[in-house]
Amino acid sequence: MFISFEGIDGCGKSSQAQMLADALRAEGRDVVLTREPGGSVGAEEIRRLLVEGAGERWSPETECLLFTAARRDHLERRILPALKQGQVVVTDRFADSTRIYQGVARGDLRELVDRLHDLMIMTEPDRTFVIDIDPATALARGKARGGTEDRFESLGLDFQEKLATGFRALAREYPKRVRLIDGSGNIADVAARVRAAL
Ligand SMILES: Nc1ncnc2c1ncn2[C@@H]1O[C@H](COP(=O)(O)OP(=O)(O)O)[C@@H](O)[C@H]1O
Ligand SMILES: Cc1cn([C@H]2C[C@H](O)[C@@H](COP(=O)(O)OP(=O)(O)O)O2)c(=O)[nH]c1=O
Repeated sequence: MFISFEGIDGCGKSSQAQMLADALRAEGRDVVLTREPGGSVGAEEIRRLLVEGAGERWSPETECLLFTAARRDHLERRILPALKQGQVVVTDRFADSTRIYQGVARGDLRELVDRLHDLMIMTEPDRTFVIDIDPATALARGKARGGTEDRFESLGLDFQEKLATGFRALAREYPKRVRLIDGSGNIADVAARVRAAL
């Protein structure tokens, strides 16, 4: 089983990925918890190029290539071997992030994103949970967290609103795979919704 969490910055998906991995492990399942961009040695190196620095450091087209390169390495080195061994893979972000961040919010590049995906990734999760939350709340949570990985958050509230609309549309585009989860309430409330949906 391959499960991804998606949503805007600060929506709570890392917390939910961790909660689900803990719950599945407590039931005796062998779980690999991972994230993008990153999740393998090479992809973590590419991550630094992507999440640090000025908002306009890369063009949307170059971002597509870097995220796809990172994903390909993560897939080859970590995700596919784990699935082959029968492990459950839970990832904090996967290809839907590129569909929405680069394909919709950063530029009108969905067709390019789809072509790169079909060439290089060719894999979808079995289930995807989009944590749906008001962008102002999410941005405040992300800012409170601090750190230097704020390149996309630095693009502002309008950008986060475009993303939130994009992720809701994604749930309509892939009704079988993608479930929209209400991200309001505390971490345990949201985790219970994820569990019920799974
Ligand atoms: N349901 C929630 N209510 C309040 N705070 C939350 C909730 N979920 C996550 N947080 C906090 O908000 C911040 C961002 O959460 P995180 O899970 O890292 O989100 P993301 O991975 O989507 O950026 C963290 O400090 C986290 O502890
Ligand atoms: C995987 C991926 C992430 N991103 C962006 C989303 C995030 O702003 C940033 C880093 O992801 P992440 O570490 O999940 O950040 P956050 O916890 O703030 O949500 O990279 C893309 O733009 N495209 C992608 O394909």
